[in-house]
Amino acid sequence: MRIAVTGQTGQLVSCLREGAAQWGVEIMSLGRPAVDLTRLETIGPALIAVRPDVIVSAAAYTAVDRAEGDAVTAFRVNGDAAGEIARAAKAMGVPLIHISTDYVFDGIGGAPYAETAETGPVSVYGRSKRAGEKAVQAVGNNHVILRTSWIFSAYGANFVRTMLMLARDRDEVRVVADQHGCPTNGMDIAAAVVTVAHQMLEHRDDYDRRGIFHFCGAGATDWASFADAVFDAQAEFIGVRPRVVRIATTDYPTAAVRPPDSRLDTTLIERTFGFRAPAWRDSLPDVVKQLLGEDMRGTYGR
Ligand SMILES: NC(=O)C1=CN([C@@H]2O[C@H](COP(=O)(O)OP(=O)(O)OC[C@H]3O[C@@H](n4cnc5c(N)ncnc54)[C@H](OP(=O)(O)O)[C@@H]3O)[C@@H](O)[C@H]2O)C=CC1
Ligand SMILES: Cc1cn([C@H]2C[C@H](O)[C@@H](COP(=O)(O)OP(=O)(O)O[C@H]3O[C@@H](C)C(=O)[C@@H](O)[C@H]3O)O2)c(=O)[nH]c1=O
Ligand SMILES: [Mg+2]
Repeated sequence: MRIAVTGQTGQLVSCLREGAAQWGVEIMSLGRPAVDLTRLETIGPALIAVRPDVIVSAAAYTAVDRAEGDAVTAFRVNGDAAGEIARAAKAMGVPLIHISTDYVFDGIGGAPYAETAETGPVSVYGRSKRAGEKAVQAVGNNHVILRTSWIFSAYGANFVRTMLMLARDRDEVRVVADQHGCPTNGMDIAAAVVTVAHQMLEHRDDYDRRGIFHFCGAGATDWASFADAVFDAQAEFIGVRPRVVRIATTDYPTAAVRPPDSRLDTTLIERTFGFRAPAWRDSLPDVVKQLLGEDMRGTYGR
């Protein structure tokens, strides 16, 4: 199976590439400068040239705080480009897996969120991702919209990497303890994407296997407890760790508002596609180890 994926260096596309041989799939990543999601005319021709069996729309404007001051670009990339990718997929007769986020919810009293729950994004990023979902839905129904949350991996920018970087020169890190959600290992969401892709191809006209599905790591947490788990793992490998000071959102001002509780309910994807979301705690130490290894090489040379 040949999968076209948008983005080149992002977490999910990198994880798909890492798992490709093991999962027996070919990953064709499409990124800048050839495919620039702010230039919609670059999208269709590039997708057609690749002749994919399935398209995965993974690239996005993911800088949540920066998006607050750059709404035009965020909506272009997360909203308009999503629609353009869906139109190309439809023209080619190829199923589409579009990746979305827990930040489409307001996080006030609805968690764990089912797919049918009402959305109510509270940030530019969340609103632009919701616009992308609607753009995909407007084109047709040969798609899966996979909402996930709090992705971490050995690649790209993510919370685990940020915490390890802060720990290099601090013995205390202050982290919000009143925002709850579900961390997701990038390799787990990549594996889920491949399984969904296989089943969409195998069951071409099965509309139970189409629509919105939630997938995230098993075991809800909050950002401070997540940081604690990262540093527990760090301590195992290098013997030292900073203290986590649990703070309130009001003590950590950011440009974007984040949902206080965006835990996702993954029952539907488990029932429909027959796989469970693995516990993020089980695989976190391995990612921490990879990131620490990279850091050591960067700091001390090979
Ligand atoms: N990160 C997270 O915690 C979560 C992410 N998601 C969603 O999952 C998907 C994958 O996220 P993740 O892998 O973490 O993303 P990353 O932030 O790691 O990477 C973003 C990717 O988008 C690409 N991109 C951004 N702008 C453009 C553009 N104008 N043209 C072309 N490519 C562009 C980047 O390109 P380049 O390679 O050139 O840098 C990069 O490959 C996204 O749809 C995101 O909204 C959902 C929930 C949680
Ligand atoms: C760096 C740092 C962050 N924080 C807070 C800020 C924020 O409320 C929370 C998480 O910070 P981040 O900016 O890493 O997380 P954020 O970028 O909001 O992560 C989100 O990214 C998008 C793309 C998604 O789709 C979401 O699922 C989610 O993963 O931790 C601290 O309290 N202390 C710190 O030292
Ligand atoms: Mg961020």
